[in-house]
Amino acid sequence: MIEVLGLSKHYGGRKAVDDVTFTARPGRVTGFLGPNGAGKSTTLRVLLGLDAPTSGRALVAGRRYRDLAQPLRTVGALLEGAGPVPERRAADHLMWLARSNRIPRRRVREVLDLTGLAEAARRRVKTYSLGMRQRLGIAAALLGEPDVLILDEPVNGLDPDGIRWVRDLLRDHAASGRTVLLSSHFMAETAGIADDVVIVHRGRVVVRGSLAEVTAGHASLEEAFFARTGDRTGGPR
Ligand SMILES: Nc1ncnc2c1ncn2[C@@H]1O[C@H](COP(=O)(O)OP(=O)(O)OP(=O)(O)O)[C@@H](O)[C@H]1O
Repeated sequence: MIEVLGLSKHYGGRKAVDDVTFTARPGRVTGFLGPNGAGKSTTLRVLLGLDAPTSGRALVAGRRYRDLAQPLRTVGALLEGAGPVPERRAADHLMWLARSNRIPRRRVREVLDLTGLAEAARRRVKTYSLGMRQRLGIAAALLGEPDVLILDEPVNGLDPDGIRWVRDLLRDHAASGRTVLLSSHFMAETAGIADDVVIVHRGRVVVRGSLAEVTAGHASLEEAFFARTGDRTGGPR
């Protein structure tokens, strides 16, 4: 379960996140959507303890991230730009993460198999394609067998097979009663994965609910977004 309650984050005079409230429930994939600059990454950074809120709360499994005893076992995350040191070998990176979170070594082999990286595990990360880096990020997120997954643009750089693989992975994770929060600015792609959606625009939630509720009366999720914001540019403010 993820609970974001009246969350605000201001940078100087700029309200990057402005009184955002939503819940991502177990057994569901929740799409966290909005155009560039809407405040998605800022919200995820606060959820993951990388930034302090100006006000409000962001809880994972009922606690602030920094109060979790073994964070990787509770929440696995993929954040843009938060990859390993390029000189590192993928297997060493995962082994280091496992050791520092008391995760058994065998789990490293499992996530490498799960993400299709077993054969490339001894290669340095700097030789990886964008898609392979995404897979490695997802491997790291899965390492602690967490109840909660938080993924920022997980299909970025993946080919159609890779996109389908991520979709199945996230659906399976939710089907086993766990929580998935999937952040993206790709409305159409996310509509194919999510059960629930939360759409943010200029730091505020413009709509949230089940995919069916939000899209009711609109041709697509994108149209539902445009209808509520009047913003057809999709660009940052
Ligand atoms: N460290 C920071 N200092 C100042 N402003 C920031 C900082 N981080 C984010 N912002 C601003 O906050 C707003 C929200 O940014 P954020 O990165 O959260 O949006 P986003 O929805 O994740 O966008 P994208 O899809 O492009 O990643 C933007 O206007 C951004 O410029």
